[in-house]
Parts: sequence; C-alpha cells; structure tokens
Amino acid sequence: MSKAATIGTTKAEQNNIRAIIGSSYNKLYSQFQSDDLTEVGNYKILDPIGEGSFGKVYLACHKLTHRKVVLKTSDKKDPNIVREVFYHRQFNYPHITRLYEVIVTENKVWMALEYCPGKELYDHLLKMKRIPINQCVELFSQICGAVYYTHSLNCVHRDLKLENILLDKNGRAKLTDFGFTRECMTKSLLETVCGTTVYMAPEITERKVYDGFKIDVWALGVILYTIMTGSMPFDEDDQTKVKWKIINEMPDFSSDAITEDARDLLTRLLSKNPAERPSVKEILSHPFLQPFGQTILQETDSILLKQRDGTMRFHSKKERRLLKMLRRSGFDIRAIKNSVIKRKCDNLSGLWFLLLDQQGTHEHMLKPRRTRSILSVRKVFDNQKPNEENSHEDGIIKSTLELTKVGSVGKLLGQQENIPPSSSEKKRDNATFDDKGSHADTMGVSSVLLNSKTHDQSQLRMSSMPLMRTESPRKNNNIFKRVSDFFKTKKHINQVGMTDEFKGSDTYQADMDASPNRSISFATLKKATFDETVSEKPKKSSPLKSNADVKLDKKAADAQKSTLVSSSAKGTSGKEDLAFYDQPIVKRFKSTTSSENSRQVSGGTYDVDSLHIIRSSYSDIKASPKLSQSRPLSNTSQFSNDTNTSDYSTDGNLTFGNSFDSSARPTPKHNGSQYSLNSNSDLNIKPTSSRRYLRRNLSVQSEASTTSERSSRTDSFYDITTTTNLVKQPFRDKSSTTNRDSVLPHFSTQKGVNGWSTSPKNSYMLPRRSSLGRRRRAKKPSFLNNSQHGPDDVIREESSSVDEDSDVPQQNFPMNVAKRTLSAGNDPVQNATLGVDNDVDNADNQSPVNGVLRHSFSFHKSTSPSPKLRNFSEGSQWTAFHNDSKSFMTGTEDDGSISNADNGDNEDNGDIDENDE
Ligand SMILES: Nc1ncnc2c1ncn2[C@@H]1O[C@H](COP(=O)(O)OP(=O)(O)OP(=O)(O)O)[C@@H](O)[C@H]1O
Repeated sequence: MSKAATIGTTKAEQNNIRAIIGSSYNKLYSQFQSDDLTEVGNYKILDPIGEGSFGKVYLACHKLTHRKVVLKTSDKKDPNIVREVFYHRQFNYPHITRLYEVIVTENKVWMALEYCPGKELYDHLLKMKRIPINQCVELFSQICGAVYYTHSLNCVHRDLKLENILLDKNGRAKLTDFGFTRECMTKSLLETVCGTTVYMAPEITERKVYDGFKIDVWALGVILYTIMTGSMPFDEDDQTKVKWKIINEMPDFSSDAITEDARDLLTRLLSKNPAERPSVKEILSHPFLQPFGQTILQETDSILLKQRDGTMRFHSKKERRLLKMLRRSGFDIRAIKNSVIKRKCDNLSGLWFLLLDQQGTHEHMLKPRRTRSILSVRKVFDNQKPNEENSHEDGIIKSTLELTKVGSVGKLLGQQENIPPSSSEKKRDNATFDDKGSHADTMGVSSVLLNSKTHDQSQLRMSSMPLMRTESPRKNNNIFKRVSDFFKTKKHINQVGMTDEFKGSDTYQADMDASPNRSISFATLKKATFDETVSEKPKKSSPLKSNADVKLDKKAADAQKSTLVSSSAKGTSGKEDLAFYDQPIVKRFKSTTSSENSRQVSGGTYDVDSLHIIRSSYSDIKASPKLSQSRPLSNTSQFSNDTNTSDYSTDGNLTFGNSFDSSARPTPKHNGSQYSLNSNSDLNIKPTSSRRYLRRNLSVQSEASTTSERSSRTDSFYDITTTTNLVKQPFRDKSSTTNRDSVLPHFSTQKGVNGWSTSPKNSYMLPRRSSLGRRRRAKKPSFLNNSQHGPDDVIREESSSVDEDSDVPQQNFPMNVAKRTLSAGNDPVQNATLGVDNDVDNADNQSPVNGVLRHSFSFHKSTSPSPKLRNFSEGSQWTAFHNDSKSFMTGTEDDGSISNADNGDNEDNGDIDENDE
C-alpha cells in the first residue's frame, strides 16, 4: 500500500493539503516579517490617531475588556519617556488621563492611556473660536484641579498648555503629557528651562532660577486668557518678541470676553513677579471660578486624603464587587492588588483599572434612564385637567405614568433590553436627578460627579433626543401615538405658553437647582451651541419633539446669549464678535527644556541670544513712546550684563551674577553678533496687536545644538541653545553636577556600549512634539539612528542612597557601594519589612535592586537573554507621603517614600556612570 493510501488520500488531495499548509505557513511567515503591528500585549491596535516626537499614537482596544485605550509609543531612547511614565503612574485623579499599562519592548515603550475622544482643548478652541464663559469656568476649574492635585504631590508639570489638555467623551478636561514633570520637594528652585515659549513665565524666559509651582500658575493664566478670548496673551510671529512681551508687557484685557472677576484673576496669574501669583488653591477659591472651583477643591482634597492614608483602597462597593468577581473567576487577587498598590502599570493593574472603568460603564448602561422629556410630558399631563376629549386615554396615560415611577423608561417604551428593574433601580427611579451624583467612582473620584450632576442631566436630556426626534421607534407603540394625539389637541401649550410651561416644568427646575449660578450646563452648551444640532435640525418628527425643541432652543439661545454676553454689553453684535475670531491662524511652536548644564558647561548662547535680542530691541522700543509707556519693566526683569560677553563664545559659561535693572536701560554690546545684526531690524515690536493668533505650540526639550543647527531651526528655543558635540558625548564632567536642575531620574548608559549619552544635559535633545498635519516632525539626529543601543538593554530601578543635594556628587558615588548599602533586595527579612516586590525584573537584575530607597532608571546591558517584554517595575508610592518629609526621606518602598534624591529631574540623568556596570 502506498503512503498516500495509508492516510487515505489521493495524490490530488495530498497536493491540496500541501498547498494549504504552504499557504498557512506563508501567512504566518509574512506576519512575522510584517512591519505593521496589529497587537501589543493585550491591546489590539485599531487606528493611528496622532503622532508625537518619538512615536505614534494609536487607538487600540483592550482585548479582555473591549475598552478603548490610546497606545502611545515612544522610542526607548527618548529620555522623557522615563520621566513621563515615572510621574504619570503616580497620578490617579479624574482630570488626569489614566495610565493603565506600560509595555516595554525591544526598542519601544508603549503607554496604554485613557482614551479621550474629545481631543485636545486646543482643537476644541479652534473649532469653537472662543469658549463660552460658563464652559471656560468649568474647564478651567477642572484643569486647576489637576494642577492642584499634582502640586499637592509636590510635582510641577512645566508644560501646561492647551495641547496637553484633552477632553474626554463627556467634555471634561484631562491633563496629560508629563514628560517635563518633576518633583519640587527636594529642590524648591529649579533652573531647567522647559515648556513652550508662549506659555513660559518671565522668570524662565529670563533664565532665572524659578519656582516650579509659580511657572505652572503662569501657564494657567495663559490658558485661561486663551480660552476666554480665543487668542494668546503674548503672541508674536517672532519668538524673541514673544519673550520680550512676556517679560515686559501686560496682556490686553480689553476683550469683551473678560469680565471683572476674570480680569482680576488673570492679572494675578500673569503677574510678572512670581511671588505675587496665587497658589492653585487660591485660584480655585477665586470668585470667578465659583461654584466649580470650590467643588473641585473639596473633591480633590478628599481624593488626596484617601490616597494618602491608603486605607480606602479596594474598599469601595465597586472595587469589592470586582474583587469578588475576579476571585470567583480564579484570578490571583493578591497579585492584582499588589500590582495596583505598587502602581506597576503592568497587565494586572491595567486589567484592574480597565475593568473598573468597564464596570462603571456597565452600571451606567444597565441603569435605565429616565428621560427628561418624559418628565416634562408628565408635567404637562399633571397640569392637564382631565377633559372629555382625552378622558378615554386617561387610563392608559395614568398607568403609563405610574410605570415611570417604578420601572425604566426603556422598559416602558420597549426600547431597551428587557432588564428587570432592580431594587436600586426602583430607588433611583423614585429619586430626583440630583441623585445621579451618587454613582461615585471608586476613588472618591468625583469632583467630576459634583460637576457632572449637570452633565448627567444634560446628557440624559440629550440622550432622550433621538427618541424624541425620530419617528416613534416602535410605530405601533400606543403610547407614542396617544401622547402625540394628546399634543396635537393641545397645540396651544406648545405654541403659546411653552416658555412658561417649560419654566414651570421639572426639567427646568432641576436644571436650575443643579446649577444655581449658571444659566446653562456644559453639555447643553456643547450640544446646543457648538454642535448646532438643536437649532439646525428640521422640526418635522414626532409632535413630542416640539417640547424638547422648545427646551433645547431655549438652552441654545441661553448659550448663545452667554457666549455673546460681553459683546452685547459693549454694544457690538455677537456676530461681529465671533467673526473677529473666525479666522484663527494656527501655528505651532515647540516647547523647550534647556538644561542648566548648557549654561554652565557649554555655550550660553541660548540666553545670550535671546536676551541680547531682547535688549537690542530695547532701542527700538525706546524709540516708540507708546511702547515705552505701555511696557513697565518689572523688578524681575533683570538681565545679566555678562551675557553680552558670552554671546559669541562657543564654550563660555553664562554668568548670571550681575544683573542689571532693566529700568536702567543699558545699551547692549553687540559684539558683532549674527543675531544682533538682525535683531534691530527684526524687532519692530508693535504695540499690542489688535489681533492675536492662536498657535499650536510644540514641546521641545532643547539642550544643545550647533550653530548651524540653530540657524536652521525656526522654533522658539532652538535659537538659544548651546553648542555641544552631537555625535559622541563625553562623560559628563563630574565637577559640573552641583547646582543643576536635572531632567530625569538617573538615566545612565553603559559605558562603551552605546557611545553616546542619553543625558539631556550632554546630548542633543530631541523636540518633544512633532508634526502631524499641522505639526512638524522632529528630525531625528542620525547618531540616534546609528546608536547601538542593544536589544537587551533593560530599564530597571536601581538602588542608591546618594542624595542629590549631598556633598558627594552622585556619579562619583560608586554604585556598588550604593548597592551594598541598600542590599535589602537580598534580604528576605528586610524585604518583608520593606514590602519589597521581588517580582521586578529578577531575571535581569544582576544587582540587588529591590527595596531601594531611590529609583534610578538606568539602561543596563543585561547578561541574560533579552525577553521581548519585560516587567515594569512598580512605582514608588511617594505620593502618599509627600507631606511627611520625615518618612519621605527615610521611608521605604512600601511605605510610599523615596529618597530625596529621587526627584526625577536629577542632574545625573542620562549620564554614563562609570561605576555602573
Ligand atoms: N489619551 C489620549 N486620547 C486621545 N488622543 C490622544 C491621547 N493622547 C494623545 N492623543 C493624541 O495623539 C497626539 C499626539 O500625542 P502627544 O501630543 O501626547 O504625543 P507626544 O509624544 O507627547 O508629543 P509631544 O511630545 O511632541 O508633545 C495628540 O494630538 C493627541 O490628540
């Protein structure tokens, strides 16, 4: 018997099988070869939605929960990614995008972030031209809440701008992009120049040491001004002029949009003297932000309290229920808890938070919604005296209305799934709309909820719209027909007395109750004013619609009114006012970080150029009497005389010792600068331009550049960077470590392997933001591409007890000594005491890195084979202890503390540590 016969196939069948196997094989092979990624970890990549400086941003789906997330990729070589992850994972706040998971692959770091479909506040502003005052107040309070939260944890963001504020599906603000964040506990005055020019405080622009909190407050002022007026407070085409304005000019407060209270707040926020700027707490208490400010403040305080004591973890009903479910399903609860508590951002904590989110959504979906329209209808009926005409319907209507009290509208109308009403549902149906806030997030999270009271109401109302607008979903549904008939007979209600009717209705009252100080809720504004769905939709569907339309038209009118309130006050028509903003010119800049290292070690051209030009411009400004009057030079506007001499030095240190009082108006020494030659002609600073533009601003960490590069760049801070060898960075001069505001947690590269340093201090820093469409993509320096950064480099936390502020320079401190000193990771007893997580990269760790007091991220050449994905080490929970400086300084990993050396902005970062093998 032939072989073919033994397996029962003919030759043709055999060929067929062979072809199938071949094609499957090829398919698998091509999958392996393909550059297109379809999946990363538990996430299925759906669509690219953006692009950052170091990688793309994708919309993705978590395969286990089907939750949409954003996957932000970053090149491992981007030093800011470490900083971003390091800080972002510490934050757990409703107005900060949630970082679910971090996946580290061979060359990339993938961050799974909360998806914010509302895009950036920048885009929102562009679309709207100008944001109505109520919405401004609400959004700004939320932004301030996020900043208040980070400041309370002793962290400063340093790149606050419209582009870094996203809007979630409910239009709530979410702060994101923590690439420039650092803690300010160990160093109150910072030196690193970073941010985005148009958002930069005068003290940074002048390259003075600065209080990180105060520069965030300044940026908040710029944000508030921009969203209120639709233009930026300090904006010019020329970056130098921008800087000049920031230092010398007050913004134009003549816009109609700026109310008295707003002006008062803005004046404080944009005070040239940082000491005069309020704290974020004070901002939230300002009358202009009420009632949102106080609400957010209280909620944030409550969140902070809960997070600090840590006792509330896994205690909420939702969390306990989820734990129970997971336990029943056979999950290792302890591992999940451990992962969440230690903020490991691994797949377990990712799953946990996504499930929590999912639960929230499901709860929301399962709970039947009582639509506002029905309430209004009921009100109409309630007010209706029974009469002959509809008495025959009364029975039905009555029973229907009774049903609404105990059952869901969905059930009543047969619209939704047949969900039996639960007891809680019944309760809820009996409750007023004010009870919506009770579906609190687990973390006590809801400052949102307090605000979202009105959101929910509006959403509920909106959610009812399709129902009301379209033809009866069930055409043969008696209720609709009868209700429709009823309204037909009662046309006068709609035509004549609807306004009064509406005013007397539950809907209106509930709205007013919920937002006593606002004429209109955010969601309504959003829907009615911006989407223009209400007024533009043809009124032709069910007669019931007329009710809703009247209500929404009223809302839309209110919204319109509030948008244009100031213009009418000034006697200009709203149309004109909006037309003024109709053609925003969108430009983007990059934000910058320029390390102090550059100032000390090489160059100094940064300051010199900018300040020199600013000074150069002074003669022009002086020539303009109008300007010289309108530009009071603040006390803080002091420039170094010495900078003149270092202007053209390629290696000259920039000294800030001697500053001159700008009021003395010295004549700058030009010394033949290529910049000074142009500066006079360039700087035709005009008086406050009648029209300013909204610009797209790009974050740049500008560290060093050659003159040629500098001249080729157009962005704000490229003109002010220093000269540094781009190709091979020397080890950092050990003597130059003190008095510097570092940029990263310790970020070292193994000597001799890569031949270049990732140090922001020593290396060429790439722009943080690049273009997509309107953005310019940062060109990658070739040395990065040629880097031999090995596939088996691993990121890990490393022990060190070196205090940044101690006399011993960090990089001189032998790492092996540090490791010996902190060898808790090897000691099981101590590990238990310290709550050390021994899971972290054990396979890769050649040194006892667990139980560390200080987190230092380093690239290490691992001796073990490199896995594709690696565990991501847990986040220190220092946030819980930031108030307790004693425990913070001496605490352990488990008690949430880190050493004061762990500032995430360490000078040493990126340096090649010779002792670090
Ligand atoms: N959580 C998110 N939800 C929705 N869209 C997002 C989210 N995060 C980022 N995006 C989008 O992706 C784009 C790029 O993201 P992002 O600006 O954060 O990248 P980046 O690497 O930080 O850029 P850069 O460093 O240059 O600022 C943005 O335009 C933003 O709209």
